[in-house]
Amino acid sequence: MEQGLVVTQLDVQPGECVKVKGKIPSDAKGFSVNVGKDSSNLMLHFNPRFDCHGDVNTIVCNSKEDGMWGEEDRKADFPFQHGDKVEICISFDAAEVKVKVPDVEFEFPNRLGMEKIQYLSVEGDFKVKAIKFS
Ligand SMILES: C=CCO[C@@H]1O[C@H](CO)[C@@H](O[C@@H]2O[C@H](CO)[C@H](O)[C@H](OCc3cn(-c4n[nH]c(N)n4)nn3)[C@H]2O)[C@H](O)[C@H]1NC(C)=O
Repeated sequence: MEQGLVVTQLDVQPGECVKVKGKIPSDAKGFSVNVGKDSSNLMLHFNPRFDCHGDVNTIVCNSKEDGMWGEEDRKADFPFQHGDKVEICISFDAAEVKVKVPDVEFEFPNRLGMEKIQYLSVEGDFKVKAIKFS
């Protein structure tokens, strides 16, 4: 499986924002934006699925602790289309993670109680154009 973008050694604090800008290919099956401590300990796996893993036009969110997936959380909204240029902003506090995309905001609990984001990865069908930390 092709390796996506991976950024380590980050020190993103509560209230700060991880911004990922990119384009969704016209034939995208799915992509994920992952933030946390490392690839085995994720505060959030944000996984829009156009058609993969048995899901169609569904955002699946999850956490991962010591390599073990948590309970999935399927969102009602799916504000993505093939060919879209999107900007995804992720921020967090002690209680929850917020994912802002144009016109929609998603929340997910900070299940692991992480106090900083040290790791970012973008996997799957997403062409990263820029990342920004603010
Ligand atoms: C119905 C019985 C089995 O349940 C299924 O079990 C699958 C396997 O655990 C679930 O899919 C995983 O769901 C995880 C989140 O809970 C992750 O999305 C996991 O994919 C991880 C992944 C994909 N990729 C990746 N895709 N493309 C590239 N380059 N990398 N990187 N990491 C998916 O393979 C899938 O979401 C789950 N479906 C349901 C309805 O529960």
